[in-house]
Amino acid sequence: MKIAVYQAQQFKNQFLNKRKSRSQANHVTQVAQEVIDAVYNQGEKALRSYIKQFDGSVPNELLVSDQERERAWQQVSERTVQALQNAAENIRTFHNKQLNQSKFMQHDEQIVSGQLFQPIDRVGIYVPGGTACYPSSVLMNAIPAKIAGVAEIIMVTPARDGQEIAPILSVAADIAGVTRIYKVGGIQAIAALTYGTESIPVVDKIVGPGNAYVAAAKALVYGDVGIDMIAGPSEVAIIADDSANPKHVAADLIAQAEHDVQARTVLFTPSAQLIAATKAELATQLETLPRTSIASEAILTNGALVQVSDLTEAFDLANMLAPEHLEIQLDHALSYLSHVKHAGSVFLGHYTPESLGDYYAGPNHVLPTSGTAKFSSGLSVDDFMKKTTFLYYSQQALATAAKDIVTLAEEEQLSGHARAVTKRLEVKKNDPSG
Ligand SMILES: NC(=O)c1ccc[n+]([C@@H]2O[C@H](COP(=O)([O-])OP(=O)(O)OC[C@H]3O[C@@H](n4cnc5c(N)ncnc54)[C@H](O)[C@@H]3O)[C@@H](O)[C@H]2O)c1
Ligand SMILES: N[C@H](CO)Cc1c[nH]c[nH+]1
Ligand SMILES: [Zn+2]
Repeated sequence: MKIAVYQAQQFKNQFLNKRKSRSQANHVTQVAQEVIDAVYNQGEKALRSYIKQFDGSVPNELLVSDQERERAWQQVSERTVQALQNAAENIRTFHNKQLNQSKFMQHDEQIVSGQLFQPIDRVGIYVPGGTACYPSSVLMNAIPAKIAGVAEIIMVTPARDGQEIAPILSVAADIAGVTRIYKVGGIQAIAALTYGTESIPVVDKIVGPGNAYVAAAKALVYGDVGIDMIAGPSEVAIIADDSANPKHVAADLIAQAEHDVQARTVLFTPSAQLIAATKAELATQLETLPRTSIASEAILTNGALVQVSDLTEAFDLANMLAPEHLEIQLDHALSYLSHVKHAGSVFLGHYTPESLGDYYAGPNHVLPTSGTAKFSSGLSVDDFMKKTTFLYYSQQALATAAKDIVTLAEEEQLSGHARAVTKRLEVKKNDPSG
């Protein structure tokens, strides 16, 4: 298999610094802008016309009916329902610990300040559904929203055959507490949630991963609606040495490569032997993979096996890449956690495949991609809350602070601000309006 093998410097020059072709990025953004403008201007008519254009056919009703949601439970096996419920329980337990309470700071009897933590009223969750079906993404998006106390969770996902969504998505939505589900995906779904159409309500914030079109659309509507982050095509980087099993390394690279032809998969290792063995394993395992064409294309175009001089260099390069997922397949893996500066989520040791996090263990799988882990974090309960600060001063406390405020207001030549303080202090102490 012709997967690219790099030395560290080559990796920096040819992979790390290789930006997506501007023309490709521009094209996606241009398509996204056209679709968004049309949905903004023409609403439902444009929405349906783009569903037809990009997904083949348009469902008669975009809203998943109560009957469809009930029927879905008969169509999913007990085993699968149990697995969803177990995963949901783990995800709930992990995210419950993220819940922040409002903070009240009583400085003394004269001054109170603090922060009110309140849920967002209505959020839209995007559940990808172009080439695969992601009930796990339903749980990962909706459970933290529910824990935050969001009143309405509106889910969008493309219909499989132009009419129905997979029953497992509906069951996962019920388990996670989704209010309504609409059968629409892609750019048009993001536009509809932002500006509303006859059938789809406006939301306050849109969260969730998607392909490059979905990611571009989210970036474009940001400001008119809140967004979580740009979670695009999946990525994994693995740091390993001779203690790692090449079968496991190859399996984990393939696991993310099978998501999307644009998925990025990178191995950093000081071991030439591990590189050779992983290369051979990739070829063998890809032969029998049902999604081999997607995974092979991803590995050939966006994959890299990088020979580093030592583990320090491996961590340096991984931090520069800031991958969505970082696996540390080393002995005593926990002791390397402090070497990680930039990554969406870290998987430590020889028995912690990323699939554990993708489906089940508790941490969220909606994570920053394309290097954005340098400044952003995975989806959490906080993404569904907003913080309002508040302040109370008594008359006496204001009088104590007045001199400083007036000085600063005068420095800014904003005498109106100064007067807003001094006018209050002219009021007699026993005046009830004071
Ligand atoms: N980061 C995460 O947490 C996470 C989780 C799951 C999946 N993913 C990623 O989500 C993505 C899912 O992608 P997907 O395609 O399967 O599903 P998707 O739902 O993101 O995209 C499908 C939609 O894209 C639109 N589309 C497709 N081709 C188009 C074109 N040429 N022009 C305009 N619109 C077009 C269609 O409307 C279609 O409904 C993958 O990249 C996967 O790696 C990420
Ligand atoms: N690896 C994906 C995030 O990049 C999440 C996922 C969902 N299902 C399987 N995997
Ligand atoms: Zn995955």
